[in-house]
Amino acid sequence: MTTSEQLNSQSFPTTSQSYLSSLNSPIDGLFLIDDFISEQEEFELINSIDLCEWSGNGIPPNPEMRRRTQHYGYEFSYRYRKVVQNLGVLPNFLDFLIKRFIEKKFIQSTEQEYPNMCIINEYQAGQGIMPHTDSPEIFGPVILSLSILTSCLITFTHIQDSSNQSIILLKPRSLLVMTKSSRFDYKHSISKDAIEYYNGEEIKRDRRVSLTFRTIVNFNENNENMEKGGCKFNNNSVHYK
Ligand SMILES: O=C(O)CCC(=O)C(=O)O
Ligand SMILES: [Fe+2]
Repeated sequence: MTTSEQLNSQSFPTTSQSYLSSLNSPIDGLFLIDDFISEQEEFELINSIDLCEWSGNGIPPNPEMRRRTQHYGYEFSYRYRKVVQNLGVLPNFLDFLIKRFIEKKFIQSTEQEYPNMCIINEYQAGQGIMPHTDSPEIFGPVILSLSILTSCLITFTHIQDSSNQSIILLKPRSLLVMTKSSRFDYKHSISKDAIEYYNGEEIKRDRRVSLTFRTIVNFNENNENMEKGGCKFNNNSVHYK
């Protein structure tokens, strides 16, 4: 029996402990898969994304955001720090990614792990994200984030011990999977630095887009509504109210 057959034949409480446990990780529950998608898939993905409307930079529903975002499935308000609206099913152009997450056994097709939300973030040079932990009250135990276009560094800092830090290079087309300790016990952040250094190599920051998939586990439909951005993409499975 090969290693992967052995892993597949065992039963695990969460998928991330099976296939992914064979990958190296500096933090318990954190996995990085390079070349998760091909260059052609990356090209098609960014074209689909850029056909849709971006919010942020003065544009609702999160006008106060300095960087641009697109929200699918559910809309998250950064100001209120909660999910404010159910936007319906995810658009078709994201389907192949979720299919691959399941095929590769990075997630299970369960209510806790099946992604029902995707936030697309755009970072221009000089833009980053402050240290944070994705809310455990709102989002499920597995968070998957696909990077496209350019590289950046992401820093994981332990909530109780800031000297416990790991810096990880996110290359374009790589997938970061955050589970267990990495998802709950650490903050993650991306700096605004225009130039970063990794193992002596210079990383010149440029437009980067990330697609973060999460599972909303706690959403009250009676929350106050907010104006939302839509998608111009001609896609039958996008249901905007
Ligand atoms: O852009 C990324 O890779 C990380 C995004 C993120 O941490 C978030 O949206 O919570
Ligand atoms: Fe995050």
